[in-house]
Amino acid sequence: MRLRFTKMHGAGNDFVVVDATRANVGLDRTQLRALGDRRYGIGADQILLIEPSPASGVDFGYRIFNGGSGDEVEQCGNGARCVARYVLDHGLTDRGVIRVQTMSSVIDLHALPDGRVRVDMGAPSFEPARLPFDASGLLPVDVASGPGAGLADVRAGWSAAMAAAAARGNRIAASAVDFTASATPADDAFAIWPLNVQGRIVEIATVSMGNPHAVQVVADVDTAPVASQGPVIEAHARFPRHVNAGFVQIVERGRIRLRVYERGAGETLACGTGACAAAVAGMRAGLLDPRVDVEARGGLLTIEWAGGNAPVWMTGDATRVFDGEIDI
Ligand SMILES: N[C@@H](CCC[C@H](N)C(=O)O)C(=O)O
Repeated sequence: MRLRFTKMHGAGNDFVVVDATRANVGLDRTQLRALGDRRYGIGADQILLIEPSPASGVDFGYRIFNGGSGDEVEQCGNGARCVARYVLDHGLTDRGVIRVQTMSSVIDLHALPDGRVRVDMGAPSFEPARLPFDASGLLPVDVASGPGAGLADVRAGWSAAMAAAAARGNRIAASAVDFTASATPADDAFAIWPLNVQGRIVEIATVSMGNPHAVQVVADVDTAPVASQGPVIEAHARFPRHVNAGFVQIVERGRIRLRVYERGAGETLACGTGACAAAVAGMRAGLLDPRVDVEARGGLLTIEWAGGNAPVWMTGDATRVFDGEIDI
């Protein structure tokens, strides 16, 4: 089969985008992995399929496949911005707000005059079952007591960061985000969990942005154990559907640095849902303001969240690299 595609990226997170709005495009796992292969294929973190509207009130179907595993997944933030850019540039719509349906949710894509795209990513959930995360037999970390015993690096970890913030008088209750006014019981499930990673206890926040994230605080993303711990956390037995492993460095209340070892793709230059997950976990922990710039290795994303059931907004670039055809 000859397949036409467009290679795109958002903050360096790269995609093979396929227009399946006019013809049915059926790709099996082998073909998807071949497209994602950087040596024998085109090379991409994810393969994105744009399909006709699956429901009234929705403009397009948006399907996401991890380039490494070929698995279909629930959500991709950077990809969503590229889908908006693609359908606008190809004249498939002229709407200012484009509504797409992924495997997990319906999200709205807003094209900005400066070429960037702002996405309503929906509300996050901290509920372990939503990822899913098997928390059976685990007690959440008591963050009020500071770093738990067994933490090898007390500069890192949620409890250390929260204790340091409290010591600076930057108390959790004084967070600029009001988590009480609009929070529902589901939102209230925020907790820091001790995860045994090869005999070492790592503090993680579990966040669902439609897809699953385990976020840990590190002292410095440049020296964070992304390559060694990332694959272990990704496939940890407590995450039966695997997980995206985020490593966040809190620089200041409005700025974080982030690396993500993505499920089914390995470390990418940026992860949109990972940026949302890290930012909202930091906001919910009282460490971050409601608007945060996220520095990924491939570019900058801005994340905004008002707390509770409010949606998370993600803003960033969406860039076409080249068009091509491949026999697959
Ligand atoms: N790159 C993405 C996330 C893609 C899916 C992820 N690897 C998963 O398996 O959930 C983003 O920008 O959000």
